[in-house]
Amino acid sequence: MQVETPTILRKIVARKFEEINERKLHTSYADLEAAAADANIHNPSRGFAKSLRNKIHNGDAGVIAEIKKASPSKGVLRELFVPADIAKSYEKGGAACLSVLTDRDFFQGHEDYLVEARAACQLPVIRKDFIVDEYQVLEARSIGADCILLIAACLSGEKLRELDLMARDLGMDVLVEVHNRPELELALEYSSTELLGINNRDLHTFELSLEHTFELMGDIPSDRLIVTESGIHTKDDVSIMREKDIHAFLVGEAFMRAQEPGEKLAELFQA
Ligand SMILES: O=C(O)c1ccccc1NCC(=O)[C@H](O)[C@H](O)COP(=O)(O)O
Repeated sequence: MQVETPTILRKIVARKFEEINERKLHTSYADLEAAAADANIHNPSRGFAKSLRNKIHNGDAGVIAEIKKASPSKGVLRELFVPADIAKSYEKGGAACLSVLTDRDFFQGHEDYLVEARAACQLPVIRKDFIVDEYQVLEARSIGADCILLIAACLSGEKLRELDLMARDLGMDVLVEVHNRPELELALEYSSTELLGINNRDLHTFELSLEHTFELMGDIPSDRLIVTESGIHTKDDVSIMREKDIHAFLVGEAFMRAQEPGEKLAELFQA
């Protein structure tokens, strides 16, 4: 019998299933459904994809600026961590959207960070987590998320379809993330979401190369908006992408290590 090596991604996903079971003991599915419905009345979605498209339409890059305190590959990225201040700084620096890590065990994130960041600005926000169950989709809308991330490497085709449709029924956008060709094929077959992320980081090994975007982009239909994710650190990285017609970016570490994250965003993305 072949035993699968527990890579970081497998560990995170295994922990997610435990976490969901723990959470269900505190908040029922029915209560979350009510909270998500309430959020749709009092806190409707801000239009995540639309905000990216608007920036790009105006000739700017569409930047999804990430709020993450720590990561499994790099440890703590930022000691002074006030999500509301970071959100304001990103908005001032020209971000199209925010990405907030809500995973607690591996990224030192929290749902409250999403709530605080969103309340501090007008930008739409993606809940950045490892979503494997309908419960987490409801949770996302109930805390105000405008978009969710679905990582193809964590999901079967059927599950991807179910979660994608559910999120969009709830009024959220969906960013489906792939890293290689089999994942891209699965994403294109099971989701018609507009936003397709190519993660330059292998979530099993941490290997990082911008080449992943260039290798996969040619196989993505032109009605999808490609978001290049991870490993963008310099103006040259941005230029190389934009020269190849990639205009949407998800950036975390480079901003989190800067004293003023929004100023770093402006420095990297202003022509
Ligand atoms: O960042 C990690 O170490 C990591 C490890 C395992 C799973 C996911 C991980 N990160 C999620 C992301 O993909 C990034 O937070 C995001 O794309 C931004 O990347 P970066 O600009 O390199 O911080």
